[in-house]
Amino acid sequence: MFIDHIRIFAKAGDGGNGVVSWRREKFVPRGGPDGGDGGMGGDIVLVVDNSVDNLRAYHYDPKLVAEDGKNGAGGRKTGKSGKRVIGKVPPGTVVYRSNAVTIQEAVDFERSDEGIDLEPIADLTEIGQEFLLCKGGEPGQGNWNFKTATNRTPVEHTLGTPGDQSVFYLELRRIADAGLVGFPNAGKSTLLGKLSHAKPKVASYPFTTLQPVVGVVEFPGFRRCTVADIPGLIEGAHENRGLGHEFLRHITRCRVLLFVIDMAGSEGRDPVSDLEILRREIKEYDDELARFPWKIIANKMDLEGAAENLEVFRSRFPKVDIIPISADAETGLDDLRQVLDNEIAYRPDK
Ligand SMILES: Nc1nc2c(ncn2[C@@H]2O[C@H](COP(=O)(O)OP(=O)(O)OP(=O)(O)O)[C@@H](O)[C@H]2O)c(=O)[nH]1
Repeated sequence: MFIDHIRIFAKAGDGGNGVVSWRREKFVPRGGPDGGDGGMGGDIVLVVDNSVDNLRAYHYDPKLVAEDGKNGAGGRKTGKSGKRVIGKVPPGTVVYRSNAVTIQEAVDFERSDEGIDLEPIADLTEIGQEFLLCKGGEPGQGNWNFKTATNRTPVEHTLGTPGDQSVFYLELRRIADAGLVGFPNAGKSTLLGKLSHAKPKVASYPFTTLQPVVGVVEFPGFRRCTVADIPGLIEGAHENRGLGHEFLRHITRCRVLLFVIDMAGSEGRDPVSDLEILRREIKEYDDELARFPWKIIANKMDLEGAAENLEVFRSRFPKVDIIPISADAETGLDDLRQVLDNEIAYRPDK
């Protein structure tokens, strides 16, 4: 199961209370104040961890709750601090804080006409990066802290403050190094299956790819890159037609976009206008996404008419990198691998 957005409840520990206590010694009927401070409440911290690639763990347990700090004790003993809780997230996780403090409140807001307010508060991309999601409560002070020259028997003490608590939404944006972008039936699933060890489902009708399939493409010397096939983009996607926004949200976290174009123009399609529509959808959704590096995979070169169409296409887009292939007949795949290796492969030694 690939979970890429989720609602979680997080609560940091409350600070422990400071206490009132008096030193008891032989022959000292009422010793000085010795009530200790409380302990810090435990923080909730998100940490970017490469060993997780989606948010599935939170699907099963959508709660992060840290320990409260313990109360202080006599003998100026400070209460134990609450342990912090670490939530692992994959690189590419965007964190939003909502205006709800309980899950029930969040659900009610979501269903209301105004909807829920979400404020993006972190964009976690670097492995090892830490983000303080909820700060633990401050400890209260024990009465020994309040002793002064004029007040030797203070009964003042303070209570710990509550830890932060809120409902957050986590969204995973990074899917893969390269994202295959194309209309349904352009041949993305077929291509990914041939390039990688993923076993994508292939069918001859639109919208069969229900979730992103990520394949790992391996090169000699342990170099590798990941390629994602996401449900086909259709015209009007930026207006959230079809699976539009789902799709576009996924590809914002690919480093390179590979436009898979059916160069044979099957089913009455026109390769030139296919690319123009795809580029336009992406630009209208997000200007920044339109500036991502991109290349063209000219697929179905085994079919009649593809070669002629490719000539027209090249003259229309003379500056764009075009890699002609046939995913079905497995031609041109070595050239494509070479491009992936040169431009995006992850090198463990780098
Ligand atoms: N002749 C030919 N047919 C191909 C080639 N690549 C894919 N096809 C066929 O095109 C059809 C669609 O291929 P898919 O790989 O399912 O296309 P897709 O882009 O993943 O489609 P969605 O999953 O709907 O987004 C299938 O019948 C494939 O066999 C090719 O290079 N040549």
